[in-house]
Amino acid sequence: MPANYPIQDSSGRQFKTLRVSLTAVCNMACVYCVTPGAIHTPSAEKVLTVEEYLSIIKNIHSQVGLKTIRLTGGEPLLFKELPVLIKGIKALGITDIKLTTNGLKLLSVLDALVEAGLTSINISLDALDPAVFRNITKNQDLRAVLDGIEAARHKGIAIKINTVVLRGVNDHQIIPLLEYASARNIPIRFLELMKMGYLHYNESDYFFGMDDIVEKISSVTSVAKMDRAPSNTATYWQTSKGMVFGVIANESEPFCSDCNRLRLDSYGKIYGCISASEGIQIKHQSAEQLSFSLQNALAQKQEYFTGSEISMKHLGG
Ligand SMILES: Nc1nc2c(ncn2[C@@H]2O[C@H](COP(=O)(O)OP(=O)(O)OP(=O)(O)O)[C@@H](O)[C@H]2O)c(=O)[nH]1
Ligand SMILES: C[S@@+](CC[C@H](N)C(=O)[O-])C[C@H]1O[C@@H](n2cnc3c(N)ncnc32)[C@H](O)[C@@H]1O
Ligand code: SF4
Ligand code: SF4
Repeated sequence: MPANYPIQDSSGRQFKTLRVSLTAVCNMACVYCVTPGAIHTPSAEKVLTVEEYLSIIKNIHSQVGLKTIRLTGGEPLLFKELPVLIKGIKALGITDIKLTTNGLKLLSVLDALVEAGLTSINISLDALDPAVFRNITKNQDLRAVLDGIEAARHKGIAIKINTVVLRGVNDHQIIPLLEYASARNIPIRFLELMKMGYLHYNESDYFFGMDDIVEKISSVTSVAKMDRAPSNTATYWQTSKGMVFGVIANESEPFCSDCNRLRLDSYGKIYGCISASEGIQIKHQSAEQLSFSLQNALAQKQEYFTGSEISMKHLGG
């Protein structure tokens, strides 16, 4: 480990990826992310401006030597000055700039994002059947997301698909989604449902685990598991039909041992772990104070995923 970045824990974990939530607001209301019937109530805290994001990212970068920034939310494409922010991050010397989006608005902003320096996009897609998609997202437009995926593919930017699997809701979409992704050479990852937000204390009948996912795919093709790459969320499988898929198995096979992720929310709080119960406000901190906060954030890391009452939408899932 480089001596000039001393912020590391006893397991050797450092912060190398910063996940930035650009807003807690979203234009979808996915059943696993938004409390049923909830109306978004804006926080009294002031949301960060582009300048504030850039200043915070610069300060964190100088202390930990970031390799990657992932822009997320809520829905990051609702952040109007996204191209300006991406250009600003690039100017700080961080060139691996990624986005996680629901894809609804992707078609209209894609060119500007790529021109600004975005390097890859993860797009959430839980179903190819429009009725199932509407059921999960609360009536959103599947066609718009598929058009966004096609546009990104033709633009040549690296893309991946994320699918949260819910038993009895969209598990029958696993094979069609795998075939859709494979036909287009897009890596797809299936996500286990996580105990976040309103799901934190609930034993869910909807949980569909890694073994269930692999078993379902094994019924149509034989599969071979690959080693998980260091600090990756997903473990990948190769199928005999030449398809590749990943599983993000927070419950069945946690990947905390080499976790290098730090989160920043849209109010200026950092979280060293997705399972942390509260963030650490760093907006106006000096370098010395920030160093202390980063050490405290690192101490939030877990041995395995435990979840939190904070929703993914707020934390930048
Ligand atoms: N426990 C845990 N899960 C995470 C973390 N980061 C991401 N995930 C899970 O991984 C899912 C997909 O995250 P993405 O935003 O696509 O990012 P990623 O998987 O790190 O993306 P790549 O860099 O492309 O591998 C999230 O929805 C979470 O389920 C993390 O720090 N801890
Ligand atoms: C919180 S969203 C933010 C970015 C963007 N709105 C999107 O949906 O891609 C990031 C990812 O978190 C996933 N997610 C949200 N809540 C989840 C939960 N309870 N369990 C597993 N994944 C979840 C979503 O499916 C999505 O892939
Ligand atoms: S998963 Fe993403 S798209 Fe769905 S409600 Fe949460 S933030 Fe919005
Ligand atoms: S639960 Fe915490 S320590 Fe584990 S991978 Fe997620 S952020 Fe890292």
